[in-house]
Amino acid sequence: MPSESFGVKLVAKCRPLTSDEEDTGGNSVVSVSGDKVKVNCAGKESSFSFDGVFGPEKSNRHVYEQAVTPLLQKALDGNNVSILAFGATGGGKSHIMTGSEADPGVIPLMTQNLFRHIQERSNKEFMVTVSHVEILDENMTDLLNPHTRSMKIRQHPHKGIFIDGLSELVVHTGDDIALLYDQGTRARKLGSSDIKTHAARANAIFIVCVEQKERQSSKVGLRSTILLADLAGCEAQSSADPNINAGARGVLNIISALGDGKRKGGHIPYRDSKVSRVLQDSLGGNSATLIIAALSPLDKSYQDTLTCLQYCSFAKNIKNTVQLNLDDTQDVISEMRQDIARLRDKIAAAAQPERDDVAKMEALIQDLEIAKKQTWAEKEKQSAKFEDERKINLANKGILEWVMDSMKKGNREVQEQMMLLQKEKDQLTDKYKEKRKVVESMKEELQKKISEYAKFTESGKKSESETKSRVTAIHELKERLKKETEGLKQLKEQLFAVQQKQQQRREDARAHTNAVKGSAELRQKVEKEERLQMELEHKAMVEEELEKSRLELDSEKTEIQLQAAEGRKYSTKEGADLQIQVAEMKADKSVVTLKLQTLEKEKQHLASELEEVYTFHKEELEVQQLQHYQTFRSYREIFEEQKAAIDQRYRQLLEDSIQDAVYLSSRNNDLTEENQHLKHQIAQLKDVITKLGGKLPETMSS
Ligand SMILES: Nc1ncnc2c1ncn2[C@@H]1O[C@H](COP(=O)(O)OP(=O)(O)OP(=O)(O)O)[C@@H](O)[C@H]1O
Repeated sequence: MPSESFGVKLVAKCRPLTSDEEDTGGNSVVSVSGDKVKVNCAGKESSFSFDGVFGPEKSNRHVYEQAVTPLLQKALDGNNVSILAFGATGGGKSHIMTGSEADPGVIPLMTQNLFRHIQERSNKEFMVTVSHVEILDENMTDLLNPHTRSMKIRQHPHKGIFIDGLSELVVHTGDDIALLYDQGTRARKLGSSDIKTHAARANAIFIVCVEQKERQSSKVGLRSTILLADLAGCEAQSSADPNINAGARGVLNIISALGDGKRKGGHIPYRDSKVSRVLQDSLGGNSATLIIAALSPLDKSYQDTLTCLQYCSFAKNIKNTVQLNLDDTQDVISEMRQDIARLRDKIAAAAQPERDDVAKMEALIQDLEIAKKQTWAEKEKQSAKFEDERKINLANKGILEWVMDSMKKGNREVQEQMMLLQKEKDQLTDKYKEKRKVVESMKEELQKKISEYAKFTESGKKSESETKSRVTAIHELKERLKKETEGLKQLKEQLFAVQQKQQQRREDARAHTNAVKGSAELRQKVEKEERLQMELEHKAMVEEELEKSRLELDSEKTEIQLQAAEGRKYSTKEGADLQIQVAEMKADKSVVTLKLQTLEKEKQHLASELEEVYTFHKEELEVQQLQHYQTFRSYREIFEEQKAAIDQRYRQLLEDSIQDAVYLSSRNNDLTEENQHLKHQIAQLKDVITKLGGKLPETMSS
């Protein structure tokens, strides 16, 4: 197979200072010029050269066009390609690989362009699959299909290094990939309880396999693997915990084992960590590799930046051997079959089979099984199976974990706003209570003054000045009461506005939890709490309205009594009483209206809850149906397997009995022939004896 030596390419991208870093007085100590990165700190300058350097003003697209496009071409030509984002925590690795909507990263740009090129090659057929794995503290997570099966890193004669058990999904467009990548990236974020340390220690590896063949041609096709990695922070190796940073340390160890002149020719410790094993082809193996060093310019990160640059200077010396990967699945399968048959014969013939041969045969059978899955039809079949499984895993496991996680963390922003609103409400409530006390005592005083005035007018000892002063005092008090009541009303309105805001926030929080409700149990709990909360709020609202009406009624009554006492409006006591009754009924009406409104709201809430429960159960039913379908399918598969085994056994028995029959019949012929032969010999013997004049014994004469 044609192969060429390929020196690992290294480019550096220095990100700008973030606004937070600028606000806290951070300074830039990294500069780029020509093909050099210079780090200048405390009067000491260090310089490192690269195959390309990109300053803070350069976009991801610029880096992509300058450094990555040649590799996409290599992948389309049938070579393995790796792009590794390398650097200290916060250097901008995720930004360069994933990017943002405004500045898409290498992964979205490369995968979209891959399909553009595929469309241009109408004379060829392509099969593209993707996988996404996260390796964190030596644990691997299938990001596209979060299952719990164990996964193993293996080396295959056809596939090279691969992760056995990792889902591979067939994609047909750039948008298909974008959707899966986005979902995998989200699954990463949701799976982490502490995003910061998670990002620093986790390695995310996105793998795109491209296979191609000419249409209507029997020519062997081409195959390539594009490995895109956002590696863990390279400074993380300083931690004392041997497990925590095994990944980061593993990668640094292979870089220095391969590229540090002093360690040349030594053992390459690929097997020391899962990440280094997965990157075995990328660093020192069959892959055209580009390392993008993501650098933070911040003075505080100076030491980490230097560590990263030091390892880059080792990585520059790494030489890979890139081969053209022919898609010779059928040849590989028939070769393996022949090897297996040879070994089987050898083992069968040996009195004491060698253990090595047995192990070799077992490994070959396993490899054959994997190779058989590499046909396009089989890949489509497997992908459909993963797709089914994925739906269930995301619905059941992934979302439930996400729910638990976000329930624990809560919607922090909404919660903080709720707390502030509660504080505001408490302050307003205190003010309101105080003002109410003032209003109450003024009201009592007014009542007292009015009844004193009534007694005074009834006593008949009316003096004009006294009457005037009493009426003036009552009026003044009334005015003050009016003012205070007005103040109370304003407070009430403010309280109402706060309550409305709280209600809005609660709705926001509800929308948030609605999105995360995943399990029936959890859902019921959340809804019960919401219902109780709503009932409590409504009860409080009705009580407040009752109190408000009572207050308004009291002051209206006072007003009516005053007008009646002054004889200004009501000529009779009955008239005033009637008016009071009307006011009381109005107050009752407003309370009843509010009660009705709250009941209406509760009704609407219950109706929407019912609707949600219905939808939820419908979806659950669909998932269950899917599960049942899968169970049925797996039972059918088992049944078919058993049937095939029985058929095989039957055929074997039949074959054995036919062989036995053939053997027996041939043995029969042999015996008959032998018999004839013996008879013939006896006859000859008889003749000889007779000729010699002998007499045959009685038994032989017949
Ligand atoms: N080119 C850029 N332009 C603007 N901001 C950037 C750029 N690159 C990185 N940043 C910002 O710098 C910060 C760190 O970047 P990022 O999260 O990509 O670093 P990282 O190396 O992936 O960190 P970690 O190891 O924690 O995952 C982020 O706030 C990111 O938005």
